[in-house]
Amino acid sequence: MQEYTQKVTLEHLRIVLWTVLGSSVLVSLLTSVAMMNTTLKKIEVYNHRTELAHQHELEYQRKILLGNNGKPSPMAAKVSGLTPSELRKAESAAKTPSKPPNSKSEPESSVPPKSPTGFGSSTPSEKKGASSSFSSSGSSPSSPPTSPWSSTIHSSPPSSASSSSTATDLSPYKPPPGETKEHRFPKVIIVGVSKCGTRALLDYLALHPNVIAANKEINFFTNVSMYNKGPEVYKNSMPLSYSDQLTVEKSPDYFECEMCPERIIAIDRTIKLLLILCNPVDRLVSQYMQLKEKNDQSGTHMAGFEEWSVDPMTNTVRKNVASIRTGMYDQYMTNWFRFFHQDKVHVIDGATFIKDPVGEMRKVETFLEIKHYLTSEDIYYNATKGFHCMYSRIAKKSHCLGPTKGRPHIKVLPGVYQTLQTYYNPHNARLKSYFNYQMSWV
Ligand SMILES: Nc1ncnc2c1ncn2[C@@H]1O[C@H](COP(=O)(O)OS(=O)(=O)O)[C@@H](OP(=O)(O)O)[C@H]1O
Repeated sequence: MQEYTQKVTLEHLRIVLWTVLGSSVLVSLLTSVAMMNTTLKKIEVYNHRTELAHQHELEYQRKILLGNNGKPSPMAAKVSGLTPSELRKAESAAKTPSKPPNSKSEPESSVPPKSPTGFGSSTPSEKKGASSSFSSSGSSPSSPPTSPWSSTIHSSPPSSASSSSTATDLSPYKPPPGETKEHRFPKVIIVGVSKCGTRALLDYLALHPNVIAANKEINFFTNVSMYNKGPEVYKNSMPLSYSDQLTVEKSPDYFECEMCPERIIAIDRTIKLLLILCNPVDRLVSQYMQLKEKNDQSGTHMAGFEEWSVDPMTNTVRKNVASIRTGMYDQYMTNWFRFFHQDKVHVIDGATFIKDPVGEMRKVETFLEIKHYLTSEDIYYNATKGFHCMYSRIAKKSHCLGPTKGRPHIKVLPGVYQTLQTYYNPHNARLKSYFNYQMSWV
């Protein structure tokens, strides 16, 4: 009997042991499967990201080597260090059907029309006196009572509208029914270049009923303390808008900021960029005029432009002057195109923009997929100002940029101008050979 009891106890023990062992094996099996699943998912995400980065890099390399027309340039051969046969290979790869540079890879729905917006005012980089100013060209009951527009420059807009295209749509904006305005992230950012017409571009855009423009330069992505507070701060710095409105901000300081492209794309990968480029020597003169004015106001002496920009002893460009580096556009653009496909970036020729703003704004409207609205009624030449001014058809007011925009420039000694021009020449040449942008001033 005792032997029997011992046998049963042993048998029970064995069963218990096997059960414990079995369940722990089962538990560890299940845990392993779960861990494997997580790892597989991680690998999948990683592969997807790597693939995207790889595609992006390939596309970038293709552009660097071949330009958008798919033809290898002499510059491409130099910078790439590739043999002729390697370049030919890259060329034939580029000929295989791929997206044309300005094709819309991700069509976005066209933004319906909306209400008028405020116009730009003074900004950190524009400093005092740079604010836009409006003058009433006719009293209208529809003029907003809280208009920020003051009358410093009187200029009369053309009496009749002359639409540059029959496709121009002047229909009034109706907000989506039942909606209230909210702060929204921008869909468009003017990222530079400072002193090339960024304010005029923003103010012209603000005339469009489909656009809401942030008056101030927000500089969210370059302001560390603001950036560290998170994206909600950025959103809340934007003007109120309806869901079908296109919010635009301009902060030309972004152009030279290495982290900005990555930071911007992390907020919204569908965001579009506007970049206005002008002759870097003229840009430098414009920047100098601004600095000189500031120094004069504070009683600080500033060297003449020639001495400030070129060392008279060696006749070499002062490369360490930050404003001189700004004009090396190709270097900064290389960084932007590491993160942004060229479809998402519209580059404007600053010189053409001054001469024919209506024509350039039409291209901007097409790029932003908003209706063709702006005509020479909205943007017209003002002989007193020597630049184009604006007329808001909705507010029935005209507006020129303030006195710090369109300042008279000093006459630069031809030799110094030439030294600077020669310095920038290779950088200017790369705008075409690397990125396929033909500027009128190159
Ligand atoms: N319509 C109109 N009115 C006045 N000025 C105009 C206009 N369109 C383009 N421009 C050119 O814009 C230059 C100023 O550039 P930005 O607005 O980018 O300057 S800033 O970076 O915001 O300070 C400004 O430079 P300056 O002439 O040196 O003042 C102009 O060349």
